[in-house]
Amino acid sequence: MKLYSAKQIYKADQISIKKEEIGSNELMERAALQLFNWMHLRMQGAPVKIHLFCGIGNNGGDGIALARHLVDHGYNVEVYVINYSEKRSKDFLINLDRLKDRKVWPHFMNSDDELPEIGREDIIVDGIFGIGLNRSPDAWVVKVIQHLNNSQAFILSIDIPSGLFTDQGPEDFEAIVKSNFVLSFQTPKLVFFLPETGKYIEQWEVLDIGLDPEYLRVTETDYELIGKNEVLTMYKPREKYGHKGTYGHSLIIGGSYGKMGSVCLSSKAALYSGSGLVTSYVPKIGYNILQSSLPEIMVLTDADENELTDINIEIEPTVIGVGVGIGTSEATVKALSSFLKTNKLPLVLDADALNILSLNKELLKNLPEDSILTPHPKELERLIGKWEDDFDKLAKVKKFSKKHKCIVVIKGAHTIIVQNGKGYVNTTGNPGMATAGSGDVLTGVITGLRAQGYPALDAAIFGVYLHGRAGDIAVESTGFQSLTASHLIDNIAGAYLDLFKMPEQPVVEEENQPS
Ligand SMILES: NC(=O)C1=CN([C@@H]2O[C@H](COP(=O)(O)OP(=O)(O)OC[C@H]3O[C@@H](n4cnc5c(N)ncnc54)[C@H](OP(=O)(O)O)[C@@H]3O)[C@@H](O)[C@H]2O)[C@@H](O)CC1
Ligand SMILES: Nc1ncnc2c1ncn2[C@@H]1O[C@H](COP(=O)(O)OP(=O)(O)O)[C@@H](O)[C@H]1O
Ligand SMILES: [K+]
Repeated sequence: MKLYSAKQIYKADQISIKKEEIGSNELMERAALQLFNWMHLRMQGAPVKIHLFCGIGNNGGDGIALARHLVDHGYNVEVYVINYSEKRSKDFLINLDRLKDRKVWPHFMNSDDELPEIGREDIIVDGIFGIGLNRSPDAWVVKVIQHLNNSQAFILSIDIPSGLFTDQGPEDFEAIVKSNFVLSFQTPKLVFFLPETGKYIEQWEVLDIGLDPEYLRVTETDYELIGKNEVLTMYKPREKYGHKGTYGHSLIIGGSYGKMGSVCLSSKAALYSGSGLVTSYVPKIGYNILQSSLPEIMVLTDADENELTDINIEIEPTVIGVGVGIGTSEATVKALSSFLKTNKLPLVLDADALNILSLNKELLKNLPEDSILTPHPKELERLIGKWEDDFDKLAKVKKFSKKHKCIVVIKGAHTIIVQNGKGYVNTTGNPGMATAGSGDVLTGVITGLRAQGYPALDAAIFGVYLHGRAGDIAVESTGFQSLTASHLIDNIAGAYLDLFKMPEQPVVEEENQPS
């Protein structure tokens, strides 16, 4: 699913109005009706108090139009207009008049007005600012927002939590509505998925207001949301006459004394993701560990007992996953450096391989094109330096990816895969995965996919999706706290099978069934 920018949404809005020969207030009416239907379906006329806080732009206009529908259906509403500017939008004014026609008089709130009482059982509709926010709100508006956040009432935001910019990081974190549910028009916004701003959104849903499908289809976006539909098109079915050679040979290079578990996890994950063959290259200390814990894989050893000192491979794997558990000793840095200088095979780099690259940036030029780097936030900071906010981070990663012709997997709650100027935002995974070794599993999954012939970008996107989905399936039986990296491997199978599960069908009444 494409994630459109505010500019693109405004453009879609203009094109739709022109093509359909409708007034802009008609689009607002569609939006308000969708909002109303969503609420009505869930509330079924319940007499709960609904406080609608509306700005003076079109986001506020949506709120005012929604208030009219709620009033028409007998709901218990109180409307507040947050008068933060004299420049009321045309469609806001049209809808304000329509509301007044029903003898509903909003409270017009200015800077020194008292804040209304809100019960914890009440519902708040947040329509103060939408995608038109372009500067930090005034101090008194921030106070209103804080008042909503402190009320403990359920907050439903229209389009975007008020106070969040659509395409840049926040300036004032106090000025953002903490939304329980966001009903976002046509497209979710990128900020819903970034660590600094995502925490302001508990849940979201998209409402289709019928913006021009042609424009939406042809418009390229900087970010895409990755769900099942997107990865299904990447999936490579197994061939009837395929043999283990068809599905590639993964080599996992890693480990040091006390850190052999990481290589076990990566190697096993490569195998479970479908790699035809898997070999691990480890210090001698790892030989018995790997041979006895993973009978399906082959093991090659370094000359040294405890750490990697000379990466000397006498096999020709399809792809190499390197870095888990290797440490950063002088001997290992030397070994990795000389390996990178001669290696031409596709690479997945993780953990200390990334830390070594950060300390020896000249090595980056030796990475084969389309190498996949999988840093967690600390490793990423070592690679690209500190960032000001999530948008600055994304800009820096894009620049890095372009410069070094590589793919960067920014791991996190919503992992983002970046290649050149484009980012792919993952939707699977859960906080149970914040556990030792889960990154090692991801390295193995991506390496295993690459071995099977998935192009680098697909391997990264699909791998991150499968890894997260495995976590989501696992957590159903383990709970968040007891989920371990091994559970992720156990559920890779489930993640594959889930790709082709049909959504549950509605129950058909007996009399309608064919005899
Ligand atoms: N596009 C679509 O498809 C549809 C969109 N719809 C809805 O429209 C919403 C966007 O509406 P919008 O453009 O009127 O902007 P909105 O967010 O209401 O802000 C109002 C104005 O406030 C101003 N302003 C900005 N920051 C400020 C600040 N800190 N303090 C004070 N003032 C500030 C700024 O004006 P300025 O003063 O800069 O001229 C801005 O224009 C969108 O989120 C959705 O809900 C639907 O109706 C249907 C179809
Ligand atoms: N809150 C979360 N929600 C979803 N996924 C998460 C969350 N926390 C961590 N993860 C995932 O778990 C993995 C952790 O990787 P990493 O930090 O490298 O772990 P390790 O070094 O222990 O192997 C990443 O793939 C990350 O996206
Ligand atoms: K809003």
